[in-house]
Formats: sequence, structure tokens, C-alpha cells
Amino acid sequence: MKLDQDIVIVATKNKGKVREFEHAFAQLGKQVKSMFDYSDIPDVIEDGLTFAENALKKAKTVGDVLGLPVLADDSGLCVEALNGQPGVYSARYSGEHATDQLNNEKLLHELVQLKLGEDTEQSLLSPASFVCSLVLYNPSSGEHMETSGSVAGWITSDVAGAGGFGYDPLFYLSEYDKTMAELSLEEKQSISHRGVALRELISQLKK
Ligand SMILES: O=c1nc[nH]c2c1ncn2[C@H]1C[C@H](O)[C@@H](COP(=O)(O)OP(=O)(O)OP(=O)(O)O)O1
Ligand SMILES: [Mg+2]
Repeated sequence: MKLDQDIVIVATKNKGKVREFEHAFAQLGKQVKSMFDYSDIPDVIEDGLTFAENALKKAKTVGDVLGLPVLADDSGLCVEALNGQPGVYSARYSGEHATDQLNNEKLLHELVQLKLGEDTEQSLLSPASFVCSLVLYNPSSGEHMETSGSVAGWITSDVAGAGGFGYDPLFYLSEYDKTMAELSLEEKQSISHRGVALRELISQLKK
């Protein structure tokens, strides 16, 4: 499968993801279009049990409508102390009116509740990882390519940083002694679940 066109269509309505894909594909001389450019295409119901299932559904739904190759990303946060939750439910963790802020508040509340009675001085509440599945779907052949990436860190109650999106402000990286939201776009892309999955996809496309 090739990614010949100069424009990459990404089946996302997440502004943070768009910013990261624009940054990554600009280095390849490619522009990015997202669902903000195709507002007439309805949201995809993400009822898959895995990130890969949801990414394929998003890419295939939009690719079949547009008749063009489409990339989709399904990603989330898996927290060890919550047995891997919120996982594929990360976007709506705080309910149907979920926002990044409400999701973060709920996550910290759940983890602090778990820790009550323990050493609550400790700001690092649980090991966690971000996981991303990317699917590139080609409607003319019906073929698709799937890659994934993950990055390990800790959920911290010392929320910090204004960069990134989603759970970044409470995802602590010991190797940087910073949260993901305190990293530059370049630093985040070099280590993030999305950066790993995208580099794998691009290397497979070059084969
Ligand atoms: O790099 C990240 N840094 C922080 N948080 C992140 C990241 N990557 C995913 N996440 C969280 C945000 C959202 O709560 C959920 C994604 O859910 P997910 O369905 O894949 O994306 P979405 O609904 O926001 O947009 P869309 O489905 O249109 O791509 O995981
Ligand atoms: Mg979604």
C-alpha cells in the first residue's frame, strides 16, 4: 500500500491529534485533512473492544464514503491500578459529556480513593501507558495496514504542563522528570505511542 497523495486524510475530530499528525506529516511534505474538513461525515460509533478494531472502523467508514485512502487513530490510557482502564473508553471516561478536564479529574479521584490510607504524600499514583493503534485503509483495494505503539509512564497528582491534550498533564515521564504536557511537540512525537505507531507505519509503507 502506498501513501502517494500529498494530502493525508485522518478520520479524527480530535484537535490534539490533528496538530500532531500535521507536525509529523509536514516533515514528509504532506498536508493533513481531518473530519473538521468533512463535517458532513457523521461521527463513527466506536463500539470496538480494542483500539485496532475502532481504528479500522473509523478508517473504513470514512474511506468508503470518500473513496480515498484514510488514516485513523484509536488511542487511550491504560492504568495499572485500574486493571488497564479506561483503555478504549478513555475519551468518554467521565460520561457522555466528557471533556479532557472532567476525564482527568475523574481519573485522579479514582486513584486517590484507591490510595487512601497509604502514603498519600507520594504524587506518583500508578504506572500507566498510552496506547495507539493506527489503521491506513485503501477503499479501492479494500486493504488496510495496522500499526501500534505505546509509551510507559506514571499517573501523577502533580498535574503540570499546558502542551499536548487529553491526559498529558497527569502523565509523568521519569526520563524527562516532566509530564507529557510539559514536552515540546518534537519531544512528545519522539517518544509517544502515536509517534511510535506512525514511524512503524511509514517504514512499512516504504517497503
Ligand atoms: O497523546 C495523548 N495524550 C493524552 N491523551 C491521549 C493521547 N492519545 C489519546 N489520549 C486520550 C484522549 C482521549 O480521551 C482518548 C482518545 O480517544 P479516541 O477515541 O482515540 O480519540 P477521540 O475520540 O478524542 O477522537 P477521534 O476518535 O475522532 O480520533 O485517549
Ligand atoms: Mg473517538
